[in-house]
Amino acid sequence: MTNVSCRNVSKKYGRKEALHSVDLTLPENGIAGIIGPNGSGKSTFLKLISGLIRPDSGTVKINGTETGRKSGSEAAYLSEEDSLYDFMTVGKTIAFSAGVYPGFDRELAHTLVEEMKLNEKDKVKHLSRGNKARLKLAVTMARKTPVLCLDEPLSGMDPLVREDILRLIVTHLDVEHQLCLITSHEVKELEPFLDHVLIMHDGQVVVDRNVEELKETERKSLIEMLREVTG
Ligand SMILES: Nc1ncnc2c1ncn2[C@@H]1O[C@H](COP(=O)(O)OP(=O)(O)OP(=O)(O)O)[C@@H](O)[C@H]1O
Repeated sequence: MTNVSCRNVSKKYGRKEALHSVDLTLPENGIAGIIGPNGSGKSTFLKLISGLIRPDSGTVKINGTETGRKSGSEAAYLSEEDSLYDFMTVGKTIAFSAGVYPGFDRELAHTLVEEMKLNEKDKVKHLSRGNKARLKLAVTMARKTPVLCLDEPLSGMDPLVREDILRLIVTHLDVEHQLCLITSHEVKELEPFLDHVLIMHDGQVVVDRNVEELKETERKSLIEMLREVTG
């Protein structure tokens, strides 16, 4: 079980306030979707949890320790941007990642790329966009951190790749012990996979609910909820 808490967290970029006094405790495990309009603060929220950026005020803690440069073994961040080296092969990418991340599970990484039908001898620069996204996911999941922060893993992918990526996450996530946070605008596709949902609007978390409970009490789809609270 993982305890992630945010206490009055605010973050500005220049004069722009990207997060405003976010105060919550995240679920201990399972898959949580973070949805919201463009610019609502989703990426900023994930970067703060992964310790890639620091809040201007407030605290983010994972299992009681403030996140920061040293929290890499607690939370992994999958960036929407290209984070692979083009000149490496798939196999070299795994070996390189094993050298960079303590606790990296090489065996899991090899299993994942095999399941993804990637050839370990292929150079990253020759992979299709979908296969690059798969490789990024394999490397992130093989870190086996208690918290996985996946920032737009479905963005720009065709429907079959999106479905495959969601399937891989569900199959290989240790749902009893890991918490996976996913941001996406593909709300309809994401909804069936979610245990929990956070809806963000203007730098605040305006909905923080268990998805089952939400379905029973509100009888609305997440898209409808999103429209209602951000419209
Ligand atoms: N490095 C930065 N410098 C300046 N402003 C930034 C920076 N990163 C984010 N912002 C601004 O902070 C706000 C929140 O951005 P963030 O990327 O967290 O939102 P988001 O919900 O992830 O958006 P999207 O859905 O478009 O990816 C936006 O207004 C954005 O323009």
